[in-house]
Amino acid sequence: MSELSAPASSNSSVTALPDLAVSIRGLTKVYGASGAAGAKKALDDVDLDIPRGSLFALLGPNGAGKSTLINILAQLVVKSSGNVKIWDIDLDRDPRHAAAAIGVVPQELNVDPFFTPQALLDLQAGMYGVPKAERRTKELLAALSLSDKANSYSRTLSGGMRRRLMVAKAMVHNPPVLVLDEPTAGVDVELRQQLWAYVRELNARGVTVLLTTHYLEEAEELCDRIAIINHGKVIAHETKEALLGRLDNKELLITLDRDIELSQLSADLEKFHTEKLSSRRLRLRYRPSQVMVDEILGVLRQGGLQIVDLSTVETDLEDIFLQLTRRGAGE
Ligand SMILES: Nc1ncnc2c1ncn2[C@@H]1O[C@H](COP(=O)(O)OP(=O)(O)OP(=O)(O)O)[C@@H](O)[C@H]1O
Repeated sequence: MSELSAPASSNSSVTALPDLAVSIRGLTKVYGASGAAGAKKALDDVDLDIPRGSLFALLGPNGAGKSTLINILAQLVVKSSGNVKIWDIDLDRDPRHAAAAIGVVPQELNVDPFFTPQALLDLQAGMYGVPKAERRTKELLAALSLSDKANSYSRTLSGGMRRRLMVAKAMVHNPPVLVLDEPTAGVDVELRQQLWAYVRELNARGVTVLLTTHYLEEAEELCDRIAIINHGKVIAHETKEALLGRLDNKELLITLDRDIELSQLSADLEKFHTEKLSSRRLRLRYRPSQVMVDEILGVLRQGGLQIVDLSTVETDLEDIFLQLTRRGAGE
């Protein structure tokens, strides 16, 4: 991939960079009643801070309010109340500069079939008032592996190429914040890896990235911060590690040197909810914040048991997501 220049916001003309790339306070969106459907509160008093430089995932089940939030940032949906700042620019006071600070890749691949990628990017740059001399059309096409398609009609592009073209389109004005709405929905594994690599590269160069995803794996693999939204409310908002640490549950899988019955084990092991998986294999559950693995191993050794092998199993995001969203639903 060719080099992209740093985002405009990080050039020397800007002295102080904001700590927060996006700051949202009390954001509420009520869609008006239409026909038989009553009014719908899609966002309910949402506070969200996206630190500059982060790779931030917004997770949530269908209908949670993710697209509404992103569309408010992109100024495609008008909020009902609350405050939004992008790159420290208030959306209400200065919508034009707020728009210049953000690039949004929508979920739908709306590419005009009769434009070439080059023409499309030029047009988009023109819409943002990027002077011809400062346009980075070629550079963006190269960065997204589209150089050889620069002059082909967009209708001849594959789905993956269109998706990459949408990312290029969102970056024409070199925004410091890039938002991707479900970037890899319906995308094959190879393209997903390519997109992840590009997103990581942009982030490494200082672009703050916000993505919505249904793929927990994507958030876990790619992002350093995660917020979970459900029924229009943010129900978790922290670093990935903190979120993963939340359940404070780990499993220890142990293989012993000989067959054993649970009844032969020391009573001290009861508190670890010990289960027998096979004649020599045990599973123990513990809270890493309260118990060191060494303590468990000590109890086993005191019982005269030799450990041939052991492994620990972390809680993954899927568990946390299910637990939090169920709790949010009042279950
Ligand atoms: N234009 C609209 N008019 C009325 N209700 C809407 C409108 N757009 C969204 N909603 C409702 O607002 C809620 C939040 O929708 P939103 O699309 O923001 O959720 P989402 O988390 O992005 O879901 P998905 O992952 O399915 O895209 C849903 O109940 C949805 O039906």
